[in-house]
Amino acid sequence: METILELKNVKKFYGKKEALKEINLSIPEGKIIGLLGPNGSGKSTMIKLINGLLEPTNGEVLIRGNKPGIESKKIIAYLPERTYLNDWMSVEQLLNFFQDFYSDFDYNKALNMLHSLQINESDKLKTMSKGTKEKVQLILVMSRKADLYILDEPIGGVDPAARDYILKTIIKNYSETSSILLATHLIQEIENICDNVIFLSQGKIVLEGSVDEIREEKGKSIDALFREVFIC
Ligand SMILES: Nc1ncnc2c1ncn2[C@@H]1O[C@H](COP(=O)(O)OP(=O)(O)OP(=O)(O)O)[C@@H](O)[C@H]1O
Repeated sequence: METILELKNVKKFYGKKEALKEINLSIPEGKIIGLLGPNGSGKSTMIKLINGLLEPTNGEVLIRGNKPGIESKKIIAYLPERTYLNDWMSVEQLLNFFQDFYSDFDYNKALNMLHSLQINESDKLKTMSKGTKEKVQLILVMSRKADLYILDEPIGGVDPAARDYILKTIIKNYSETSSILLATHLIQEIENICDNVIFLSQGKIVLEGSVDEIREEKGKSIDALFREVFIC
C-alpha cells in the first residue's frame, strides 16, 4: 500500500497562535479517514496546508512525494468548508466548468447523482437552499477520479435522508488507490464508514488508529469516546 499523504513535523502559527503543533501523519491508499476534533482544534488549518492554501511554519506536507502545487491539485479533490463556486452559475454551467477544469471529471456520474437527489441542471446556485448547494458541491467533488478526496464538513447542512445517500456516494468512490479524508463533527453518522480516525485537540493528534481496533480496545463507539475525550 503506497502512501498518498505525509505530514512531517508540521507546525502552523497564525501570528503568535500555534494552530498546529508538530503533526506527523501518514495516510496510505485505500482508506476512509475521519478527521475529528472540537471547534478550533486545527482541522481546517491542516486541510488548508494539504491543499496549499496555507504554508506550514515548520515541516513539510507531501502528496505522493510532492509538495502542494500544480501536481497535487491534479490528484486532490477538495470540498472546502465554505462555498467557493460562483453563485450566479447554474448546475449545468458548473458541470461544464468542472469538465473544462479537471480532466478526471466524470460528467455522467455527476448527472446521475444530481438526478438521484432531484436536483435540476437548470437551477442556479443562488436560488438553492444551503443544504442543496452543499449537495451540488459534494457531487462535483466526488465526480472527479482523484487519488485523495478531502472533504471539510461535507454533511453538516444536509438533511438525514440525503446524508445517507451522500455517505453511500462517498463509499462508492472508495477504491484501492484512493483515500478520503473527512473532517466532521457528525461522528455518529460517519464512524461506520471510516477505516481510521484521527482525533485532533488543540493542534495535536491525541489519538489515531483503526476504528475497529479503537472500538474494541476502548469498548465504546468513536462517538462516545469523542464525547468523553472532549468533554466540556
Ligand atoms: N486566519 C487565522 N488567523 C488567526 N487564527 C486563526 C486563523 N484561522 C484559524 N485560527 C485559529 O487556529 C486554530 C485552529 O483553527 P481551525 O479553523 O483550523 O480549527 P477547526 O478544527 O477547523 O475548527 P472548526 O471545527 O470550528 O471549523 C483556532 O484557535 C483558530 O482560532
